Amino acid sequence: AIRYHKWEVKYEYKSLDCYQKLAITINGQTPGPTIVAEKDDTVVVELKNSLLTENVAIHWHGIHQKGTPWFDGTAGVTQCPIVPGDTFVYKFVVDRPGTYMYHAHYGLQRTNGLYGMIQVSLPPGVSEPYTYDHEESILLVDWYHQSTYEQATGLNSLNFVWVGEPQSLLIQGKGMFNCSTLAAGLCNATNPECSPYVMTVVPGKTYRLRIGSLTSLSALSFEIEGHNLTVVEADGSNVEPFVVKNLFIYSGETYSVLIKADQAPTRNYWIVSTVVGRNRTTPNGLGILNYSPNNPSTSPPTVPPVGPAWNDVEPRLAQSQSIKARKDYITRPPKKSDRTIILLNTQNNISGYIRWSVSNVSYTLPNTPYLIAVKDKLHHVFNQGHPPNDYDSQHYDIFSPPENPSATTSNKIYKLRFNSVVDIILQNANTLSKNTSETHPWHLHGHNFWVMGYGKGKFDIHEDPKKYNLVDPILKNTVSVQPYGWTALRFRADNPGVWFFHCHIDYHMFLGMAVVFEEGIEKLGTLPTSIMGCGKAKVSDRT
Ligand SMILES: O=C1O[C@H]([C@@H](O)CO)C(O)=C1O
Repeated sequence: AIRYHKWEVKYEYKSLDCYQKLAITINGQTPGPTIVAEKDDTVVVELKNSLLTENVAIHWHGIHQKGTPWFDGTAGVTQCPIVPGDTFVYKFVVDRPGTYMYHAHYGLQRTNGLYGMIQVSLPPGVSEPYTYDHEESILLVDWYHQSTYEQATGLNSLNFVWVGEPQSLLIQGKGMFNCSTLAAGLCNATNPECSPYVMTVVPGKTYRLRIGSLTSLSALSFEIEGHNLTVVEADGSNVEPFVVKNLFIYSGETYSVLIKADQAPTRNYWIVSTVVGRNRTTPNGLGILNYSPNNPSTSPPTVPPVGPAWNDVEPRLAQSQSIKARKDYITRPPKKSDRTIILLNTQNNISGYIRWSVSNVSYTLPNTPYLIAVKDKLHHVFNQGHPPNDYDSQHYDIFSPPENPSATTSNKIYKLRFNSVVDIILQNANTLSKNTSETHPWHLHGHNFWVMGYGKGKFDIHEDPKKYNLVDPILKNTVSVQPYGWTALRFRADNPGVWFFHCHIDYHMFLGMAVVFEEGIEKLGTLPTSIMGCGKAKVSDRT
């Protein structure tokens, strides 16, 4: 079937956490409408850019775009951005069931609220390997009061100004900033827009909660007071079920958890999101699990759970390692790879600017999208050299701030042999500040990868691969790399196109923490002209 959506994207004043600021809405909403489809449906989104003075592009996060790489929605990589007043039509097939998301992929635009969820269900007659009575999607984000223009300017200045921690955490677009800390005016605690998120349940029933995170910065813990969460899906893959009290979720990840309304039905319970991985100054996001027929707006009688310690990496690593493919749904990875690329994650000072970089190269996007430049052999629009396959891993001290006299910015891309098996080692290291290493969620466009293993310290190319999980690794599109640790991934370069691979923290991506892969471009037919119109990709220049 065709799932047709007509969207108008515009700025509107919203008070999502009681503080009024301009947010980007789709048909008046943020989060935007949930796209509901069945496996193999075609989703068509006719998007009108009514942002007046800002371009837009939308990425369909987790959708592989087999045969339609031009609709991946990544400005500068797969398309020219959609200019104000223009309408662009995205059209793609959702070929795998699961929980996915969509969001802006232009500058720091995602941070303004341009996002939503995608639910792909199985066709009638086919069922999931677990049962539930109802399902619900919720999107978790962090929320800043400063505009993205101020943020981008601060990050991109010689006098680097960091954005700091978010002011609020939103659960499905709802939060509560403590207005008493601000002068009266823009913040209004009685604004009905900032009432907490409520999920109503019927005692005894089981719910599938599809949870996605599109935070700009924060890693989160999610919990429902007094209730177990049984994890059954991660990034669209069935997970061998395991039970947690709190679910750690990184920006770019999705999970399905089952919850049973099996607690005392006479009261409501707190739904809580908490910042982890960074020294927490943001108040927890709070929602209400409402046991019908109690009043949905009655606060639970208890003090909300405070969440886990922000700096305890162990339970987070343990959860990542618990995520295995579900029995009977295992796709085994190839036993060996054809190529290994080691990507060092650091900050660098490049000509006085603070940047994030990958193997000492900080990414910059050319103004002609790669897909067009590669397909149409516009060799002059980006550097045709090869980015590094490794960093100086023999000598590099991952536990000290980088010296990196040779750090540079570049727009070179990795050319992968079509259908080859590629291993990626994400090696985390120290930032520019002593004794600091951050958590980075890496997201790959156009593919799932097998998560082969996690480790602490420096990856050992001789020993560590022997410990890879070749038996039941999960297939995901986003994975975390813990401070001073490494994560190993494997994927097959079998999807013709040009694909972004980047830290899903918006500010880190903006500061260069990304690479681009190209594979099998010669297999693609003619590119649609709707993706052209910028840089050297102007149709008129080429006929
Ligand atoms: O990108 C970042 O910059 C700051 C800090 O490293 C420099 O102020 C921070 O915490 C980040 O995650």
